[in-house]
Amino acid sequence: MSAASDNAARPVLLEARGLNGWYGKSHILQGVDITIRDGELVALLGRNGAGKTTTMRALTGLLPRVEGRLAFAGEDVLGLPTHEIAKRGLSLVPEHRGIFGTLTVEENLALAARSGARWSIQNVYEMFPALAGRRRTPGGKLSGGEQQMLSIGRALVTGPKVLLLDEPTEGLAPVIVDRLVDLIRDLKASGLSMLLVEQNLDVCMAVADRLLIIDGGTIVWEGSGAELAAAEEVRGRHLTLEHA
Ligand SMILES: Nc1ncnc2c1ncn2[C@@H]1O[C@H](COP(=O)(O)OP(=O)(O)OP(=O)(O)O)[C@@H](O)[C@H]1O
Repeated sequence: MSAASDNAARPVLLEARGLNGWYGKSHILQGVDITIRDGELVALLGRNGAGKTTTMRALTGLLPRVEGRLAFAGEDVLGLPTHEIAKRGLSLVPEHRGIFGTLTVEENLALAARSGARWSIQNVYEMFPALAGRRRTPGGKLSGGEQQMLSIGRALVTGPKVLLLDEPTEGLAPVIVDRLVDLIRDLKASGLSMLLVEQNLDVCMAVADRLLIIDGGTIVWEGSGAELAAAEEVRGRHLTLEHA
């Protein structure tokens, strides 16, 4: 049995059907369909401006106007405020990291932590020893890599069932990207489901069970890493980066 058909038997955690999303009068998301099953890592790819971040925002209650169907763990969550969605286990690691620059590492984690979550602050320090050594350092004084670790740590201590990662490798040195890929693999091995927005195709190929391509606010392609590697025409049409 292939990995894809193994996954098809798993329960669906997140299901978006025909999601439409607007910023003011701009109709950005034009019928997005996304399914994430328990334990799956799905990568969302697309050019700059294709609608990746807007999709993440729509899934987590951060977009002012969204229509369509959005279910999490079988419950309709469309229109719920972000904290209610997070409470149910859908947690976003935002593109620009969303940490409080004047608060210490420990304070950043403590503000996000929820009792009963699968990951405690101590677990986060074990996962990221560099953060443990800097627990009294303000978030704004951390390196880019450390800020990314803190941002992921903040999401983990909320106790997610599905973690949404928006361009986690952006701006990081290659050696830090490698560490992040190892971490994402470890989180996946622990059973966590993830939706990963990532411009780095190698990273997506290395970790994802399934890849989706968004273009013009619509999912235009879905397949495995091997299928995308073979689909030169699809990559040329939908993934050429404007400022690569
Ligand atoms: N706050 C906003 N108000 C109005 N339009 C916006 C806003 N944020 C994004 N957009 C527009 O929505 C479209 C999709 O943007 P989005 O940020 O989702 O793209 P993306 O795929 O994440 O690309 P990138 O890699 O550049 O972040 C773009 O045309 C963008 O200009």
